[in-house]
Amino acid sequence: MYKPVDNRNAISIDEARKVIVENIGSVKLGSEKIPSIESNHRIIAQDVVAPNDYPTFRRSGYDGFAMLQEDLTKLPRTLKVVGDIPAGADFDRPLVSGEAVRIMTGGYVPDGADIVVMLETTRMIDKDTVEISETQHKDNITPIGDYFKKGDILLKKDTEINPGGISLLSAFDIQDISVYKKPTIGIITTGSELLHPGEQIVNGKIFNSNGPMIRNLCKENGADVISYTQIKDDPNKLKTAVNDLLDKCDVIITDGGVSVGDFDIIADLAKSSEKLLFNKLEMRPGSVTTAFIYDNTLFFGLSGNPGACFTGFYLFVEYALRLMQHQTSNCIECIATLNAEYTKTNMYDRILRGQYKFVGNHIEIGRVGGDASGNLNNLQRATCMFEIPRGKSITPKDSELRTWLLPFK
Ligand SMILES: Nc1nc2c(c(=O)[nH]1)N[C@H]1C(S)=C(S)[C@@H](COP(=O)(O)OP(=O)(O)OC[C@H]3O[C@@H](n4cnc5c(N)ncnc54)[C@H](O)[C@@H]3O)O[C@H]1N2
Ligand code: MOO
Repeated sequence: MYKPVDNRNAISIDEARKVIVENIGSVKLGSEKIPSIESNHRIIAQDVVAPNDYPTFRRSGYDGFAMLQEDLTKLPRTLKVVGDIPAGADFDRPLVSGEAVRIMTGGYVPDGADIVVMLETTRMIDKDTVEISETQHKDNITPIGDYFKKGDILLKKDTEINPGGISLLSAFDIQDISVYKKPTIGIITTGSELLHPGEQIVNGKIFNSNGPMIRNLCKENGADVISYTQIKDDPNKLKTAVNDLLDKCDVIITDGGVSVGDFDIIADLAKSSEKLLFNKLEMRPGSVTTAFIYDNTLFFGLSGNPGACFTGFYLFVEYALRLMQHQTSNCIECIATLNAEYTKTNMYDRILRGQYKFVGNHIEIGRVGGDASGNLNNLQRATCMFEIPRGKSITPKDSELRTWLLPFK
């Protein structure tokens, strides 16, 4: 099914994603226990079950007076105030007919009491006597286990925890939680033209802009970047860098050197891999984006051109990182309306960096900055990517196009 590297067989974005889905099982993430309070955006590795009912005692929904409903059959009625239950306080005996206790919202409703009358519908006659004159329509008491019963699933396996989930764990005093380990990533940027920060700029050289972008994209997508290196176009250096990372990383991302030039060493590595997933895509930019499995590690070879690197990351690396974490992509795929004609045509689908806005009941998209794959003038501003279909015709204004709304933008 997989063609040798030298005969690059271009496949579509969807076919490439399907190959990723079929092979992602080779990269399994273990689990670890972490403090619940630090689990925001981590993925739960096993169901979390309620260790007790919630609430654990009958709780008052209002500030007012707890009493017995049987005392309210004839109104107005005066009752003896026999105590005060502020937040957090217990009450040491059951309430009996003729008695009321002052109670706060969330307070413990004593045994015997079966209604809390809101403060606003009561009147103190003297310091020990309260009068109730209005008919009550509900009891204002939250029963034990009303929100959760012991044994209920609080959070299902494969849920991405958010602050609401952390609140739930805290409510049950579940202090540690089992989550999938973050995918460990090694990033290797290749290119003899790449300078290190602070070096003198000279003809032919550029600063490495893709590496820091990939690094931060990985981090915001829940991965742990454990290694980041920049090497020259030298197959031996690449081999050493890869060997160093193989047993430490779930995913190795290289950048540059994937096309057909003399120093395109990632292409050679892909050729010798156990399983080539793809090395040519029917899209621009990023047509040479490559993925393969080597020594049970998932490799992505992203293109060196900044626009292509950006596109390849969102369409395939983000997709795979989320999949490894049992999640769907955070890029929201939708159909959106193009705000202006696009005249360039291409034999492959072209993925443009753009911006979107909600207009009435649809999403409007438009280009931002240049569309050359080496142009990085829109990487900050792009909030979406959209697909100009391949073919010879221009794409008119108001075309309905496949669009991905980008996360964290
Ligand atoms: N004869 C052919 N040449 C090229 C082809 C082709 O099919 N035949 N494809 C072109 C396309 S399309 C692309 S995209 C690029 C892909 O190139 P590589 O991924 O192999 O990347 P490099 O050649 O190493 O670099 C391309 C470009 O990007 C700059 N670059 C590289 N790394 C970085 C970095 N970390 N930060 C910023 N910029 C980077 C590099 O200097 C080059 O300008 O190949 C075309 N050529
Ligand atoms: O595939 Mo390259 O990224 O178009 O320019």
